[in-house]
Amino acid sequence: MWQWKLARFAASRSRWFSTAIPGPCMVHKRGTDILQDPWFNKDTGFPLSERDRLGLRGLLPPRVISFEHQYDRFMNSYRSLEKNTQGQPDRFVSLTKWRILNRLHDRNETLYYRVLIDNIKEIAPIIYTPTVGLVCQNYSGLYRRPRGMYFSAKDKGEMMSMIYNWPSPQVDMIVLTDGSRVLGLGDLGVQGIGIPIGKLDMYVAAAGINPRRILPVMLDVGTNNQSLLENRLYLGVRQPRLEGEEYLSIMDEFMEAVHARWPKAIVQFEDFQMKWAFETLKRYRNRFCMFNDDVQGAAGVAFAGLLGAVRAQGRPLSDFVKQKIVVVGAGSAGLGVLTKAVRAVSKMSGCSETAAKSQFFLIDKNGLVTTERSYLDPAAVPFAKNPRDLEGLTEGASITEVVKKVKPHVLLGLSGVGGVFNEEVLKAMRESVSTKPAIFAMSNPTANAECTATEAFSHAGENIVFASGSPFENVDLGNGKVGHVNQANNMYMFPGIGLGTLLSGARHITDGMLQAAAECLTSYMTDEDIQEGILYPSIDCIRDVTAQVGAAVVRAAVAEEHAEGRGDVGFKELAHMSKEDTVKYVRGNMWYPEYCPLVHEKSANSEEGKEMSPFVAAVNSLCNGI
Ligand SMILES: NC(=O)c1ccc[n+]([C@@H]2O[C@H](COP(=O)([O-])OP(=O)(O)OC[C@H]3O[C@@H](n4cnc5c(N)ncnc54)[C@H](O)[C@@H]3O)[C@@H](O)[C@H]2O)c1
Ligand SMILES: O=C(O)C[C@H](O)C(=O)O
Ligand SMILES: [Mg+2]
Repeated sequence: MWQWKLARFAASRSRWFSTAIPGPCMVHKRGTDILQDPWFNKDTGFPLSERDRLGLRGLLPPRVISFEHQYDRFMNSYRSLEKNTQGQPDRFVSLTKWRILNRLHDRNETLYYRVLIDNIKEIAPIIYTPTVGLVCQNYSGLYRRPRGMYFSAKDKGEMMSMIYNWPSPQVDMIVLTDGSRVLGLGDLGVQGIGIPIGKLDMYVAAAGINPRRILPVMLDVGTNNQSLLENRLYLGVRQPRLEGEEYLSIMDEFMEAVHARWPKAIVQFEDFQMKWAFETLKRYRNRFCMFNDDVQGAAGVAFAGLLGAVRAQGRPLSDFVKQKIVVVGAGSAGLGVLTKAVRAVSKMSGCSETAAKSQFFLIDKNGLVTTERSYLDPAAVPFAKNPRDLEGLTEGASITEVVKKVKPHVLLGLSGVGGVFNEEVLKAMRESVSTKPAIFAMSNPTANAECTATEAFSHAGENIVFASGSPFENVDLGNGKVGHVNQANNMYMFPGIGLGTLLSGARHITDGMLQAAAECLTSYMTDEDIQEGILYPSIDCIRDVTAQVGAAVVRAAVAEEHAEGRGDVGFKELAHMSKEDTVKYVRGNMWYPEYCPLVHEKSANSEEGKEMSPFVAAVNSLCNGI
């Protein structure tokens, strides 16, 4: 029985439903309303039958252009834009590309997502990090059309009704920000909406989440960014950020409103300043289906990289317990990574978490974190070193001092500060006890990376393994040798976490599900790749990575008995699936952009003379509307 269901779902790679409930592909709009709806619009691609039935005749040039032809046409203009902007500053070129993509997104979602999926390596840096950072910094000026929802401090008491203003009846995936820590760019207030939009584009591209079922959300509780408050164009609420109970009551109201309308929607918290990242995670994780990408997604991707760094040295994974790791940045991401790594060491070696911490060193803006600090954020306290155990290092020691003394296997940056891995620090990594020292400059966007790829290979040596949060080109080391650049970005985690959770039907995202996602990413790489310094897959494979990660999450949810299933595929069916079947099931539920008929099959006969009156067609469409 379940095999049959699996086959049916695998076959349902339909345009309309991926995470999908089969249904009629109909539209309840007509004429210009269709052309102005990016979800239904096919531009010149509407076949004559649809032009007839949907009141489009005369509203479009007469020739029908195929989807492939439209795609080529767009890519040609994208390429000529590239040619025409040659030699211009990078920032200008990237924003120009973002604009042309954004216009396509506003006009024709099907074509937009096909362009994105088929050119993911080239286009991700425009719609995601690093360009998305630039877009957020300039959002008020760039703004043309709304996308997503905005809930502001002024909407208190209204959110339960506001949530019903969203036109799509079903939402599966929400990415939420308050714009308080956008990448490494600080507080950008309402302009942070660019981040949920970019993350959800990755959900569609990588996880095949149906774009009709995504919702980017900005919770605008004010901003403490003075220059934004003084900017005439600023589109957000002009007030300092709400704090304390006021902040939490807005957040509670939003979460309850979402849950009331879409009880199984997953909410990904993104780019919150640390105090709210941790507080909201604690507050909601057992009440709602949510996770924090900067804490938990970053932890997963870094964990996979740390294990990759062990393998790169030709050592067994069990050697992870002996690795000395310096983490620079004691924020939501750095502490998330440390928490996960310490837990893993404790589990692998059977020692207590306190003992497992001995090999980790934490540095923040005031230097090495020790118990001698007069004030320490409670979240960092567990990782503070006792100066007695430091053999010469003292409270506040610099990164160079720590690296020189510890000679770590791994130097990992999540500080948000560009260039903190300076020449001196990188040269100190030459003394690492590892045969393949690992340098992870994970901060975003590019200018905030702790070092560039070229700096890392030229100062720390050619035998390092290198990863960065934003993309860099591979480095030419001369004599045909290449310094491989990995992208250690949570994009390898969150799409699979979201899709797997959705298909499992779990009501919460557990540590076990997150651990399964991270382990899956770790095992994705072959020993040959790792030997060449390739710790993460190419972004070109992100859909496949996501299918595997998603399946691992489903299986973990089943193993923990949290899975409830989705649609026809319940817990029992999921539990009977082999690993391969689960991957197939996940893959089969990924949406893929293709034009879908907008009128009933019967109406296709219109070209053969069996035309239904436009009125009947409209009534039919209305009755069957999604
Ligand atoms: N690659 C990824 O997948 C990924 C995931 C999450 C976050 N990030 C990036 O990590 C960075 C930090 O994010 P966060 O949420 O932890 O931010 P955060 O603001 O919570 O933490 C930043 C931390 O860096 C420390 N710091 C600041 N200046 C420093 C300096 N000069 N030297 C050492 N430490 C310094 C601060 O004291 C703080 O502990 C951002 O740039 C973000 O884009 C990357
Ligand atoms: O957005 C990214 O590219 C990764 C991460 O979530 C970040 O905040 O930097
Ligand atoms: Mg983030």
